[in-house]
Amino acid sequence: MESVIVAIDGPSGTGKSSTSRAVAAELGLSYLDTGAQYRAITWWMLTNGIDVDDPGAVAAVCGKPAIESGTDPLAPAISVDGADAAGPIRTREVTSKVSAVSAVPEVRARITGLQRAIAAAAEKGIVVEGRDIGTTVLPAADVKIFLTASPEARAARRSGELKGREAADLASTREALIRRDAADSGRKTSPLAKADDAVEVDTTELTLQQVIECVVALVEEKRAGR
Ligand SMILES: Nc1ncnc2c1ncn2[C@@H]1O[C@H](COP(=O)(O)OP(=O)(O)O)[C@@H](O)[C@H]1O
Ligand SMILES: Nc1ccn([C@@H]2O[C@H](COP(=O)(O)OP(=O)(O)O)[C@@H](O)[C@H]2O)c(=O)n1
Repeated sequence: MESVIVAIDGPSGTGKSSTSRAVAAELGLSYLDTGAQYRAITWWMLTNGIDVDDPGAVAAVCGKPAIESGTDPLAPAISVDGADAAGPIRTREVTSKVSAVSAVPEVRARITGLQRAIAAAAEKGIVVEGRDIGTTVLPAADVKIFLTASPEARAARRSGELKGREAADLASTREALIRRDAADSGRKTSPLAKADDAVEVDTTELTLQQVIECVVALVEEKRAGR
């Protein structure tokens, strides 16, 4: 079977990661979490004392860290300079700083290059999730999905995850999420946006299983049609 490239974009908490992993696993495709790459470079900046609010300082060193992403949907992995970064990239500190780092054009150019190389190497195809995959990273993707959900649903999903790890109430999670969406949508270089040819799926009232089925059906439809 020919290889297929699936781009899944959307704001935080819409279900990109859960959907992408399940779809890739079901269809035997590779999987790439591009948000994890931006989180990883942000974590490296923070641990190396770089002022992440200074775009010039970030741009000057963004070629330094070696960022490696695993592509097995059943065992997502990310490392920085050979060290496992899966845990540290999910802290609230990284989450609050990642939009500033990901807005720097030199950072985007570097990470976009890594993403295209990973997608090109995926023999059977790949599901790539992020913010600008359908618009910028892989504009020729076979299937493009843009996931949305109400801010309330997204905040409830996110704060449900954080409980027990880092106490976060619903209101502060919602605020942080809306602030990050605004920064990601408002930046100059490849902002969070729906590609003109992407299928928009509002997941507010859907179960995760329904979203997975919807995306699998779109991929199978595309495969059958060519
Ligand atoms: N349709 C859905 N209904 C309810 N919960 C969902 C749905 N999709 C995802 N979730 C849950 O919401 C949380 C965030 O999902 P995730 O896939 O990480 O979103 P994203 O990658 O877009 O930030 C996870 O705990 C996930 O299990
Ligand atoms: N393709 C992408 C993916 C993520 N990002 C940035 O990385 C951040 C973290 O992405 P993520 O997918 O891990 O975020 P969540 O949706 O999991 O909260 C986003 O807020 C963006 O600033 C981006 O700029 N472009």
